[in-house]
Amino acid sequence: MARKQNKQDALDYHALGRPGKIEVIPTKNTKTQWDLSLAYSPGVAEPCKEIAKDVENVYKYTAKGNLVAVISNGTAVLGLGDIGPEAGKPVMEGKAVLFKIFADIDVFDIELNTKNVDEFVQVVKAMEPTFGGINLEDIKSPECFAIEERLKKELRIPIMHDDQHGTAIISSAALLNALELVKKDIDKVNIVINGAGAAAMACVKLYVSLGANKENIIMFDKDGVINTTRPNLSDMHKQFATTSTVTELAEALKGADVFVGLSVGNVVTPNMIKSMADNPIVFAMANPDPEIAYDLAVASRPDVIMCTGRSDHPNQVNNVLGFPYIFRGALDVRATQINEEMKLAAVHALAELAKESVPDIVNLAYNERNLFFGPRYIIPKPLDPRLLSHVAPAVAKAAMDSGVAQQPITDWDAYVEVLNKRLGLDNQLFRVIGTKARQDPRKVVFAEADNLKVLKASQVVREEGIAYPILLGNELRIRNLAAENGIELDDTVIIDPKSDEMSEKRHHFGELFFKKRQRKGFNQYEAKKVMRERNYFGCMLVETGEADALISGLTRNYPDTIRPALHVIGMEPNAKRVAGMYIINTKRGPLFLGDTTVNFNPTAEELAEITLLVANEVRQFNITPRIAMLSYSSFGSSGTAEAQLVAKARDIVKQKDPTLIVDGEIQAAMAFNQEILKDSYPFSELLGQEVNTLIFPNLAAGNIAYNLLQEVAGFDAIGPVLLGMKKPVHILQLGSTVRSIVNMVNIAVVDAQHKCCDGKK
Ligand SMILES: NC(=O)C1=CN([C@@H]2O[C@H](COP(=O)(O)OP(=O)(O)OC[C@H]3O[C@@H](n4cnc5c(N)ncnc54)[C@H](OP(=O)(O)O)[C@@H]3O)[C@@H](O)[C@H]2O)C=CC1
Ligand SMILES: CC(=O)C(=O)O
Ligand SMILES: [Mg+2]
Repeated sequence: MARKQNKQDALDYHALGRPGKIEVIPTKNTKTQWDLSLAYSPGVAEPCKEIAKDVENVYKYTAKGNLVAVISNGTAVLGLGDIGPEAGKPVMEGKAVLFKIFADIDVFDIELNTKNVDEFVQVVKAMEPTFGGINLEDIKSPECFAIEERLKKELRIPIMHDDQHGTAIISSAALLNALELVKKDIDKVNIVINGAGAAAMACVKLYVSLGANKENIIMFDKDGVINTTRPNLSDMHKQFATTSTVTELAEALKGADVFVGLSVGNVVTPNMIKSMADNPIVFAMANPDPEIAYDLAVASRPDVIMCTGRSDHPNQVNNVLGFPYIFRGALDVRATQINEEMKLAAVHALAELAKESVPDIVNLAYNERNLFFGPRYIIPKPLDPRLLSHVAPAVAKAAMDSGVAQQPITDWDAYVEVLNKRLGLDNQLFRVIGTKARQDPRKVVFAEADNLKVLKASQVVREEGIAYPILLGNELRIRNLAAENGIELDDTVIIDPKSDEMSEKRHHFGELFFKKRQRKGFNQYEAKKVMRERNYFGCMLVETGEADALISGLTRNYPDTIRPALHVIGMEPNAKRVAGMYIINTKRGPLFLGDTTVNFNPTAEELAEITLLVANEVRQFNITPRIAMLSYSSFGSSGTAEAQLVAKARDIVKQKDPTLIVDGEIQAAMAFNQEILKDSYPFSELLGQEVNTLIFPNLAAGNIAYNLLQEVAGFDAIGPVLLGMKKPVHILQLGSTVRSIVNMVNIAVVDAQHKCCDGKK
């Protein structure tokens, strides 16, 4: 298990190296005198003049549109209280980091040395020209209410007090989902709220607007219960003052359905949780220490749905799930405010996202095997990359529908693409393949369906409409595994090739197979016997057209999986060999690499065949292959036989397909460096071309390259895509992730769509 973090870890994290955790980085070239004259005087005067003519141009020529101020006076920093503006700065810098990494929004954190509402408002108002939005943070109540209200009236940019509305949005999404799980109605549940400050008041208001009944709510602050007999209540508190005679928190919690803590740590005891109604919902959201520790609450009530504001337990109900995406959506339509409609849109987008299958990358990030909607997962995880593309568009759309957007979005697909690019998730090729697969989903056999990753991938492809899975394996085992992991099998086909029901089919497949292989090493008995093996049986399903593609190999070595495929299905009529290709997702686009998995030391003729196979596959993705045939030598710079072999292979390729853009032998660096190419090898076909396909001289080089790109450079690698087979069979690498299996299914389906065009369909 990972070591627990301690105080020193936190201090070192902030102090070591450059103090703090943020810096400002230029976004334009600043290397030369030329650049500097543009960035600053004299060039900078031009955008100044344009903005002076029309102030809206500030969004065109400056960072304003993507710049948010996180502003605090340090009076309610987390649950630490009024610790002052400087002491609050690490939190504000932290928020800046979260804005950037989750939504690519730039932030200046601003800590103000004032507790005076007028002064605060005046200062922030004066800063409006700089920022596209204002996130107020950790300002204590009641001042925060007046500050936000006045700024909302007086500014024309979106403004949100995160502790109020961020918290209200996230906890409302969590509440809706928790209630759904325990099958209780929001208008009937008893809700006890500890804390009546910024966060608590915004939460209670939003819960009521979602249907909670004021009569069923009891609130407490430092001085006890907020009831109608209490003197000097503010108007806001009066609205939620209870008529009940309860005075103590412990009393109020007896039989309560929901506890919401937005106060301070450790004020709730296990006995209080024990006294709550069946399936109690507990949101202990005080930071850094919740009102009751996660483990204590769970130990006292096994039926509890327990949430905290912390990241080290399940169900983190924290406003980090909201502010980056709410501001992203608001900035992108240049909303003049963040209104109720936008907040509700965020609530529903978050609540819905929690019910979708969880991507592998999220399980990986949280060291979970299989997160799924249930008591331990009622709300998305903060590291879920889908948050941006789900919440921001919902908020932007609500801004448009409610009439506060100044710059409407018209192409939502393009917008989502831009959002994904912001996170460096530009997986365009796979989106294209995914869309293509979904247009005509095919039956895909999963030969290792009793493996959790395979089973999860089969669920994802079914849910996403990519394929109709056929699961091979022991039915009971598969069903048990699915049940243990919350995987719905619905009407998914499960076939156990070893079962008695399949004996007739085994016999039939065995006979067909024997006809194919009788003079190639299989006797009749063996041909029938191998049909008990899932890879043979699965391949026969594909061969006979009962299925369209097969995915296997996650748990067995490559040769053991490829052999049945070659025996049963075989190669394309014109292919002389099969080859393996990897696709690497880089920021410059996809890179296709071959051969990475099948042919060890090809001859020039064989290397040419591999190149043609890869080129053909790249074209299948509607991409023009621009091929570099790699070596340690460029255009004869080394006269070794190895280098010459590549040059000869290139000649053969050119003879067979003169239209292909292909050159070599060439060193990898040269293939990507247009300047050197222009100076030294201006004759090259690769001049002016962005190389997207790399052919390696042998398997060792190809295999090492993709592994390095994946592990050291951190690129997503998808493959190996098996080329040259008559029908789509794809063999996974040992240990592939669920996402990479899903990607392989996408490829298999698209492959099946192509291969069947002249045949079955
Ligand atoms: N998980 C999340 O996303 C978020 C969590 N929070 C947490 O919520 C808490 C409150 O934050 P915020 O609303 O901004 O701060 P405020 O200062 O505005 O409010 C604090 C509230 O807690 C009350 N309180 C303090 N001690 C007790 C106690 N022993 N029993 C009952 N009530 C008490 C205060 O009472 P009084 O009014 O009498 O002083 C006040 O009403 C913090 O711990 C913060 O970390 C906040 C925002 C987001
Ligand atoms: C999460 C947060 O904003 C707080 O605890 O104040
Ligand atoms: Mg806060």
